[in-house]
Amino acid sequence: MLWKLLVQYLRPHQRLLIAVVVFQLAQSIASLYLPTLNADIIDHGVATGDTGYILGTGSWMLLITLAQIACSITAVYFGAKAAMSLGRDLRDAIFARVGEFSEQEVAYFGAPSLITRTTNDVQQVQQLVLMTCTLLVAAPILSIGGVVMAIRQDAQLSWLIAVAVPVLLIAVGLIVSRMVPLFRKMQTRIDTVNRVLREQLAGIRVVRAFVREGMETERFAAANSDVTELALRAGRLMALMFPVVILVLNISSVAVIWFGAFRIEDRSMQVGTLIAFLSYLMQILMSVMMATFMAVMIPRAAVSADRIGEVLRTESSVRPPLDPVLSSAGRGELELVDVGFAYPGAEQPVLEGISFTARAGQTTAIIGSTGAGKTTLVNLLPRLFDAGSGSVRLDGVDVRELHPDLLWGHIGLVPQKPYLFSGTVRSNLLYGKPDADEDELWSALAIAQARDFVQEMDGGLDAPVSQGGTNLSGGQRQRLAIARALVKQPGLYIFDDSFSSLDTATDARLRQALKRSTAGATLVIVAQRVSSIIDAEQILVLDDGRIVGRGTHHSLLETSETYREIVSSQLTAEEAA
Ligand SMILES: Nc1ncnc2c1ncn2[C@@H]1O[C@H](COP(=O)(O)OP(=O)(O)OP(=O)(O)O)[C@@H](O)[C@H]1O
Repeated sequence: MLWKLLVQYLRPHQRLLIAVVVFQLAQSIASLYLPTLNADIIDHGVATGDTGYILGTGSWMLLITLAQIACSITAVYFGAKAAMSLGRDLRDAIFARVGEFSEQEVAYFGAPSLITRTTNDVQQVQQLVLMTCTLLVAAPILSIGGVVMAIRQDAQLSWLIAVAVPVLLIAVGLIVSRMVPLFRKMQTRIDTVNRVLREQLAGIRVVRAFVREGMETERFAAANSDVTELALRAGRLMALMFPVVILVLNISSVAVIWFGAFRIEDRSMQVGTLIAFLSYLMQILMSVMMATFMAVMIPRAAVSADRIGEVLRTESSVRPPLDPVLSSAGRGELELVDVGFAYPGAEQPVLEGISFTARAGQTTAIIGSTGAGKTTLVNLLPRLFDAGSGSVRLDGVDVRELHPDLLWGHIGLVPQKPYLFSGTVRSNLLYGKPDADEDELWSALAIAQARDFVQEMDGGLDAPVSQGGTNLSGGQRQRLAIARALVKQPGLYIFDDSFSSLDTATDARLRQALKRSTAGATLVIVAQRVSSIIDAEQILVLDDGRIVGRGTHHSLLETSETYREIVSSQLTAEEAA
């Protein structure tokens, strides 16, 4: 997967990569040339006392060094640009794919893992590209070139290279092979830290209310120390690597000097040649070390690439149609025909044989005990899930055939847990209709019974809203979410238990205002409270995933036992009548 991912996402940046190779090649050639010039200075300049030669060759060396530095910097610059662009493109691709996911795929991966995959995993792949461009590209050029140049300097000593390189390879290879499994485990442990942290932040109030801080702290500490322990083990191996490499380098240097000294003594080698040979051997060994070191990064990046690839390959279970219907009658009439649905992995269906029509200009209410399947039912309408059997139709067209933008444009959803985005009251309201003017916003707030409290907020429409709307009360959040849907003026409104946090008087006022302002639209209201739906043109009583009663409040009081039970548990006989 790593290779496929790199080929696919680096292809647009291939010009940068070609530039990296060209500049790395140039800087490696310069690196390889410098020891030979150094040897010339020693053998022909210093040994003969030829100052002119020393100055001439020295200036030439200076020039080549400057060119080498310039090439190195340019290569790293282009390499960094390619790596960062790859990271950006991968994050974009994951984000776009996750945006298509239905709740099913998000639940499968889990939000913390999706975050780790978008951030840390992408960073691993990005880092591999960066290090490859900075170190690995030059390594084969330097090591092969180094061998050629060293043999050119003195073929007799070259057996030392044949010994030192395998020794270094085996030493570093042994250490690296122990690091790889540690890095493999690292990504899943980072996932766990993210999951625990996210859960604790989201549930902080519950944690406090149940005095579970101690237990949660321990849970986090355990996840945290798991990562730390792995990182320390990898760190210890890394710490071992450098002394081992230095040891091999130093022993090799001593061997070169030792055996070189004999050859200098019998005049078959010059001092400059010995120094050049030594420099080439160091270059070769450093390149081998870098290449082996990179071998640590490749498996880690491969694990990350698999995790990224898994997200990118996952098709949403809610697929957009290949040949979408691009226009609809626009009335917002909803029809469900024999709809069934089961959550993935569940044995029992949550919904079975659901058929009803929600007409434009009318309110269809869904009531039922907790867990009856009300939220599941309304989630099928905007295709948060797709019906397992039967068909959900909007204005006569199956929602699976409608263009998603057309479908979602028609629906104003107020979810059970209203979510507000960080920003301001205004930015949240404009979410549904970005070009709505101030009057439209205030009128939506007035209908949602939110005008008064927004006016009292510091900044009014521009008052800050924190992530998730946590600086507002549950009821305020619900009313802003209702206003957000109203600003959009869709054909079909879905209120999923949206009035539960409101007091009965506000609930009544809101429903009256809603009825006036949404005339012509289709309203689907899920409610726990009978008083919220008493005036609905059609009430569906849901029990255990089936419709067990339908009609108006008064007709249901006569025909549905389940409805009577719900009513009698909530209303006095007088209210019910
Ligand atoms: N994502 C899910 N995966 C598996 N099962 C689920 C999922 N969401 C809900 N369920 C199950 O489906 C059933 C119906 O849940 P649903 O949320 O639709 O009920 P509800 O009528 O809206 O309940 P409430 O009034 O408490 O909100 C429940 O038994 C629940 O356990």
